[in-house]
Amino acid sequence: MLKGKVAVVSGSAQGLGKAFTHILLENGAQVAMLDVNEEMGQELQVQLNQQYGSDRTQFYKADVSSDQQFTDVFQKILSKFGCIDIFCNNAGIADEKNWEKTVSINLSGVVRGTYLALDHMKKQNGGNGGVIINTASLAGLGPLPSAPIYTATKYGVVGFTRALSVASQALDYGVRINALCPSFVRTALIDSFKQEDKTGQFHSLFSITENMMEKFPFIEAEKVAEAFLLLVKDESVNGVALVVKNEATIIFILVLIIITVLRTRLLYRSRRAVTRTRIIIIIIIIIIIFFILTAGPGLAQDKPGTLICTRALPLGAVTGSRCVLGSARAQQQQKAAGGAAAQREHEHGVRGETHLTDILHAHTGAPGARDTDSVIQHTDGDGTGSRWPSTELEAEVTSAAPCLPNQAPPLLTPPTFTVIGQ
Ligand SMILES: NC(=O)C1=CN([C@@H]2O[C@H](COP(=O)(O)OP(=O)(O)OC[C@H]3O[C@@H](n4cnc5c(N)ncnc54)[C@H](O)[C@@H]3O)[C@@H](O)[C@H]2O)C=CC1
Ligand SMILES: CCCCCC(=O)/C=C/C=C\C=C\C=C\[C@@H](O)[C@@H](O)CCCC(=O)O
Repeated sequence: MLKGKVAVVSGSAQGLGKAFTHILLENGAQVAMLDVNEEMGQELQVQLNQQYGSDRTQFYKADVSSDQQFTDVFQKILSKFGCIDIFCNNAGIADEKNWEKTVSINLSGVVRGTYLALDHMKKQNGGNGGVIINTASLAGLGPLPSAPIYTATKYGVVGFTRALSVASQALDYGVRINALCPSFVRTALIDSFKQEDKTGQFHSLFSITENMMEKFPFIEAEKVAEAFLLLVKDESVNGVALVVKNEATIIFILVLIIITVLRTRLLYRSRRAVTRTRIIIIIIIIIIIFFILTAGPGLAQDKPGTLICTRALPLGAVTGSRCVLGSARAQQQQKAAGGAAAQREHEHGVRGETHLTDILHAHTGAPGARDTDSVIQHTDGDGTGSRWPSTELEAEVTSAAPCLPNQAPPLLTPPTFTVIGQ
């Protein structure tokens, strides 16, 4: 539960920001919504008041690319709510023609919001600590050829977030900073990007982006919001670029099985009657067998330090599962998975790639770490390892009263990072 917590979400009038706002409210937080679209923002405010009560949300019109507006609205939020514990820089656009605007919103706006939040949250300024989550994109980890500027802004958000997370840790700010990297989600941003006045000189390459939409089928905003909540709640996670994506493989295999079986039915029709019911039963058995083979709660280790979750999701989902990065539960299961690496991870709190729901995988970044699925082992300055404290996802994250200090992880002395398990 996030009861007593105050969250700020930019770009929350629709799309992913709206989904983040809902999941925060469902988990007990109060939410200050920022958006440049006043009409949509006010409309949403009315809906949320009816759904969650009038004291839970407040909409503020603000343009994140304007230093004056962002600073002013930040002060208004502090005046009303008293403090800020969770800050999500989510506002973003995709406009390759007006590329300066894209940079000023997607990158400068994120930097501005992050620094405003950090200045308020850090312990050195009397803050309570907390968590900052920046919405990047899968395009921040791999290019979208038809959108080089958008790609650049998202790479910038990932790099900025990772660098600042280490700085925050090293300077003992008490603030976690993570990036969220979703692939395609059906929102207004995607719809707008099909127009030539947005794709600009690379409009002819939009077919490449469409091909990528085949490779990374659309995900629901609610799925991304679940990953967002992981980053909010798991106090052992800092400096992560959490990927949320579907991959067509599993669904494709299932469709292939069904088509093959149905074709087989046609083949046998002339030799012997196979009832439709029997065919359907065969298909259902195949699907059940598939999920049993990939099911099984918990973690398995694919290579030293790398955690792969094996629990399958309900039918129609994609492999992967819901494991919590760095959680005590994950570490116990990981330890149970045996192996020196597990022991080492248990001792040192090494965080690795963990496949989460809908194939989320975390690129844990650290100075010098290549952007691969790797495992970061952190050790204290004196070379001894110590575990990043972790919190069960379901556990109470904070005290009930508003604006009380976050249970910030006991921050380590400036860690040194070594990358293992490339
Ligand atoms: N839709 C997708 O496939 C993906 C989106 N993202 C990112 O997710 C974030 C949210 O995007 P969506 O929800 O898809 O888009 P959306 O267009 O549905 O929502 C974006 C919201 O941000 C607001 N906004 C735009 N410029 C603003 C500004 N200057 N100041 C304040 N608010 C502003 C808009 O009014 C809108 O309400 C963006 O950063 C986007 O780059 C990342 C990966 C995938
Ligand atoms: C310009 C339109 C933006 C639409 C919103 C958005 O951000 C969508 C991004 C979706 C997917 C990006 C995919 C990039 C794919 C490749 O570059 C691939 O190599 C990246 C693989 C990275 C990984 O860790 O899997």
